[in-house]
Amino acid sequence: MSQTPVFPEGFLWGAATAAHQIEGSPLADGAGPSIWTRFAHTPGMMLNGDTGDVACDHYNRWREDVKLMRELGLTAYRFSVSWSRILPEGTGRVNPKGVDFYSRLVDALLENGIEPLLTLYHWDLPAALDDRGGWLNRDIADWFAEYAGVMYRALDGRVKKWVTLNEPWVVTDGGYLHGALAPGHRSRFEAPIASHNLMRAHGAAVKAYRELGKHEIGLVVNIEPKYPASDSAEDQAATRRAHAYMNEQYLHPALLGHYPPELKEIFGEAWPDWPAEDFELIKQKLDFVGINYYTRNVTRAAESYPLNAAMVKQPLGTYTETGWEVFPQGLADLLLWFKRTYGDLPVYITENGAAFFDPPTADVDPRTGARRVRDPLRIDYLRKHIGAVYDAIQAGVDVRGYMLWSLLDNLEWSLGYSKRFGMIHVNYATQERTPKDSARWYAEVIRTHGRKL
Ligand SMILES: OC[C@@H]1[C@@H](O)[C@H](O)[C@@H](O)c2[nH]c(CCc3ccccc3)c[n+]21
Repeated sequence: MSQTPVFPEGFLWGAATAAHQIEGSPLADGAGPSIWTRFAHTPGMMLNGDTGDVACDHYNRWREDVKLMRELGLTAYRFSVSWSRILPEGTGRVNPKGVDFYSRLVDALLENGIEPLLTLYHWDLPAALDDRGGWLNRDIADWFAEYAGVMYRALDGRVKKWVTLNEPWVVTDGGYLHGALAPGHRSRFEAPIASHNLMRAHGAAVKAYRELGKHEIGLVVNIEPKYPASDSAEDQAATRRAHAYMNEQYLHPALLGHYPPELKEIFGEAWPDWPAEDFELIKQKLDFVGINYYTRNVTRAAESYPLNAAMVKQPLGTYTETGWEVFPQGLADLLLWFKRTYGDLPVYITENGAAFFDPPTADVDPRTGARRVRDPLRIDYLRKHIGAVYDAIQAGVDVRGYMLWSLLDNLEWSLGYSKRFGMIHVNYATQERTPKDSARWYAEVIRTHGRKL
């Protein structure tokens, strides 16, 4: 970073969460089960048998959590809505108590000067729709647009920044190709179909927004810069495949109206010839794109399924608890790639953060009783990545905000509660919240608008 950073006027400083990871009470007040309620209660799927039944009990403690956001000075908060709280069967009957929960949360955010950024789908598909084929059924584009319409009518105006999907790549790669995430399928043939229907659903929801909404809507993707391990032709080709598979597979159809050619090469006979009209639905004008950045990937050719590529661990790299290399330069490189490839569309960093070891309980000062959680590695990670965002802005990328992952320690999907990403510590035995040192540091960054990085 060349000078004391000052971020653009109106830059949003926030934090991000997702419904199933923090709320708990998955079946309260008429909510229907999601595929994650089912997956978590399927023996062997979750580390330590952890489930989202309680999580951070945010469904009951949301007032306290909004108060904590205000105390930190957040100007935005990214959260997701649980589809099966709103439509217990996925379509048809609306559950008013489900809508009320999010309506009250949004009002509390607005009362505290915090802009809501609402994600319609963060992986928790209603189980009733999975029973009807879920993301493998082309009808899901209509089911998702119906659900989106219920939320637009209920909240548009109070919510002015909408996100259709969180990370279609993870939904497909984790849920349909490798099976590590709900609904736990392992099929080279299902993955492209799920991917394509996710993008059709995205398009249908954006189209519905243009008829019902008056503000902004976008897509959130997880992307990682891929660097070749050597300049050998094999490593370069493997890197090209890995880049297309993660970074272009969703942004290309959404923004350019076609898939990168490498996908046919990767999936071969499992890659269908899609109908041209599907791309007219998928390629809807977006107001912004959300980028979730965590790490980079040094890539070499390898025998692997389906990419024939593998990640190369860096000997001098620092790694987080989830095994991801700390590489802030990758965020700046990625933002410049985005601008070069897709133009000047506004971008939000909708997730960035790290899991480092934090203790299950906070330290308590014997004299004052004050609780504290020291997390210097997380502060170092955040400082460097927010610095990379500043550098990209200076280089001309239109970044409008930064949402730290995550507000709270929470359910890290099939890794359960073993990984702590929060800037606020959660004692899961007592549900006690303790802002970590990184939260206090971030509050200063926000107060000084980025000067005190
Ligand atoms: O893993 C930390 C967070 C999750 O808790 C969020 O729900 C999810 O949006 C999210 N995406 C990523 C990057 C993509 C990824 C997800 C899961 C596993 C590996 C990579 C990291 N995270």
